[in-house]
Amino acid sequence: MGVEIRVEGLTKAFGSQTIWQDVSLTLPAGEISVLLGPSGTGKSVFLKSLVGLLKPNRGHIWVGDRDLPYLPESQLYETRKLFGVLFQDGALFGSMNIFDNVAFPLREHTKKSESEVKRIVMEKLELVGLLGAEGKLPGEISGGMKKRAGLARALVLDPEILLVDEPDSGLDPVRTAYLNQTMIDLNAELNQTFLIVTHDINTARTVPDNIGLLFRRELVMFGPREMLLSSEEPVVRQFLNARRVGPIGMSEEKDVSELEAEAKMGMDVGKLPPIPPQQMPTTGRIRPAQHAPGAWCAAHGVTPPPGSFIDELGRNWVEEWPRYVAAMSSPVGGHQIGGPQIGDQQVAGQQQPPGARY
Ligand SMILES: Nc1ncnc2c1ncn2[C@@H]1O[C@H](COP(=O)(O)OP(=O)(O)OP(=O)(O)O)[C@@H](O)[C@H]1O
Repeated sequence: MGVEIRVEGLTKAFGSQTIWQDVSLTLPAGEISVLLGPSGTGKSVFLKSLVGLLKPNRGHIWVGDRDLPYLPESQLYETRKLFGVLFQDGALFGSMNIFDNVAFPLREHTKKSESEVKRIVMEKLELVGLLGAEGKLPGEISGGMKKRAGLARALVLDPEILLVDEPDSGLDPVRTAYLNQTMIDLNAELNQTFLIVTHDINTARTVPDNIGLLFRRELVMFGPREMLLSSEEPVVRQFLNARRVGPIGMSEEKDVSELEAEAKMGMDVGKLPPIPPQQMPTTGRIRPAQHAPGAWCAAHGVTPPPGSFIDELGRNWVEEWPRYVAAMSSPVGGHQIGGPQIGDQQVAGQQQPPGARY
């Protein structure tokens, strides 16, 4: 079971360069959160601060009752064991094969026997779909496989929190989709708290429970996926619509005259596209921390954009959800191929869950 992380008033500067200030957010236990932001806004610096590799200038990072920036070295070392981190480049040792790369943290930080190490490494390689590749060197496998090997290594000490920095960097859209599915399946099985930094808007729109956006040295917004995907805030809309028009310019912020010129020409950040159904685990099971589709909008009286929560088969997942949940929790629900029905359609086994598109 993952743990909650509560960030309060966090500020980080390098010399006179403030990277971000007064950042507050809560990563709910077991939920998947995504952090977005234009290049150079300090997303990687934020991840490194969370895991204690960089010290913030001000503020708090509560992991349970421990305030990470102020822990003595010995306790910091212990608390870091709660985290698994996948860095942008996978950070694999080029001279070690995949098995030894994944085994590295176990051999370094535990006193487990080699047979125990082998059992754990093979279990993690199986989780990320890399069984059979253990004898290969990083230079002999594809970029997607390197990411998955990095993921297996991040998981090997059974962390409660998984931080993933740009899993999609250098990957084609199909491999990105597979890696996203792997992370969703991992979260469904292990229920860790996830924070994923990404530039991929499709990932941000379909994978997480929560989205945050850093811009102009601040956290513009952080909250449930539906909150950001229905937000009227221009920066959020521009970013999540991947538009050129809006407050975000090529080198960060547009000036007033540029914005006035856009307004005069009638250019705006565009209509909100429909909120897509959230991508589900391949089993079709509901993740332990997953929220019902449309729940946030309903609770806050927000009308989602037209066409929201409808999948490519035309099913509206706000309407289907109660039956889906009932079917999945019935004794045969998640186990039997071709078992429970939604309306005239099967929901388990061969039936595609909402958001399953790959
Ligand atoms: N150790 C460091 N010392 C000084 N400046 C740093 C250090 N690490 C990062 N920075 C600066 O902090 C800023 C934010 O960098 P960071 O890598 O966190 O951005 P990012 O949002 O992850 O960017 P991208 O999306 O392009 O990966 C940059 O200006 C970078 O040069």
